[in-house]
Formats: sequence, C-alpha cells, structure tokens
Amino acid sequence: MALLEVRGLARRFGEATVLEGFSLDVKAGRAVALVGANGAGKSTVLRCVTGADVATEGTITLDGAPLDERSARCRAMLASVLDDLDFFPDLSVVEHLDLVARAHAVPDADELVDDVLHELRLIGHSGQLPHTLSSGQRRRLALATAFVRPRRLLVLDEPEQRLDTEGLTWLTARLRAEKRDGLAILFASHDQDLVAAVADQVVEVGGAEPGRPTPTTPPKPPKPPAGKSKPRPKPRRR
Ligand SMILES: Nc1ncnc2c1ncn2[C@@H]1O[C@H](COP(=O)(O)OP(=O)(O)OP(=O)(O)O)[C@@H](O)[C@H]1O
Repeated sequence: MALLEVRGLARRFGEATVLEGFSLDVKAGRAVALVGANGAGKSTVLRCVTGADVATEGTITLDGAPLDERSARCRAMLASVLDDLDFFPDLSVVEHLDLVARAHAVPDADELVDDVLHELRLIGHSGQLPHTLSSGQRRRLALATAFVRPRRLLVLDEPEQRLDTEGLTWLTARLRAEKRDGLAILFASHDQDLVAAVADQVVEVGGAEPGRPTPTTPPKPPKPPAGKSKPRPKPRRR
C-alpha cells in the first residue's frame, strides 16, 4: 500500500480550474517529482497534501487514513517545506530548530539540531535572527526544520530554490539518503538534474489553463493555408 494516496483531486478558484482528476501514489522509500510549467498547479497539489489548502474534490489518504493535518498522527508523519517561508522574527536559527525538535519530542534534540546546523552550514549563523540571514540561508533554515523532526513523508516545494552548488549537491544526497531510510518523498521542482537524481517517478502537472474553465476537448491550433508560410507576429517595440 502507498503511504500517500491522492485520488481525483480537483481545485477550482471561482471559475478557474487549476486541477482536475489528479491522482498519485507515493510509497515508502520512493520519491515522486511534480514537474510542469509555472502556474501548472504543482504547489496547489502540495498545499492540498499538507492541508495548507483544501481541495474542491478528491481524497487524500496518509497511511490508510484520511489526511487530517491537525491530528497528532499526521503531524508526526508529515514534514513539509513549502514556498511560504514563515519564521518567528524574534527566534534565532538555533531556537527555531530547537523549538521544532522539542515540539515533536525528539530524543537528543540538542545533538540532532547541532548535526543539522553543521550539515546545512548554518552553524556559524545559529545565533542570527531570520531577517539577518541571506535568502539562501533562510532557505537552508526552512529545509533544516524538516530534518530535526520525525517524518515518514517529506513534501517539498522547489527545495532547490536559492541553493548554491554545494547546497544542491547536499540536497540531492540528503534526499537519496532519506529514501534509503524508507521515507516517502513528494516534491515539485524545476531542476531537471535534481529530478533525475532523486525521483523514481515524474508526474507532469498541468492541462487546465488557470483563469479559464477547463475545456472538455483541447482546441486545435488553426492550420496555416496550404502553400503559404505562417505569418510571423510583428516584433513588439518598447
Ligand atoms: N488562492 C488562489 N486564488 C486564485 N488562484 C490561485 C490561488 N492559488 C493559486 N492560484 C492559481 O493556481 C494556479 C496554479 O498555481 P500553483 O502555485 O499551484 O502553480 P505551480 O505549478 O506551483 O507554479 P510555479 O512553477 O510557478 O511555482 C496559478 O495560475 C495560480 O494563479
């Protein structure tokens, strides 16, 4: 049985259909990558899976039970880093990680937090407040929060964002190690190398054009008249 099962997910915003009939499975020890154009609906899937958004239709099952992100069972299983990095302005880097680890009653929390600070090269910044970090360091802090807590499913939205080359190498190795440890991973990414190195399955999200109701049959592009070349659009001037 898959750890995460998504069936028939639909998400509409007013008249606009972003997702329709979207399904996927993620098994323990496997990674599924969501790919697709900007606005295709990847973050929407991840937000529904983490309970940050509510699908218009469909079911989401985590380890055989309907997803309820408020339940202790679900919170103990699901670690996520989405797009909206949200930090407490008055808590330092190390205080953030301590808080997460202690909230999840992690044994040897100090040791784990130290290890993760070293691993993410944040150890020299552990006393800083989030707003004093670089954007890449803030991203590292957000990722660090997922690794100082228990987890069976990791949900990541473009985890490669703002990471430097060393950070990308670390991320790739870490996600592969997480899989070896039996974690299920669902992530959205625009980084083809990361997807190729980590994903066991790649799911293309898209089809419904945002802002419009989903067409039942896709419109065919008009054919150019036979013998004539297609007229080129005039270049726009600034
Ligand atoms: N709260 C909302 N209200 C209206 N439309 C929304 C809302 N949230 C998302 N959308 C629309 O849903 C579509 C899908 O957005 P989403 O963030 O899931 O795309 P994405 O595939 O993650 O894109 P990107 O690659 O740019 O991160 C977009 O067109 C977006 O404008």
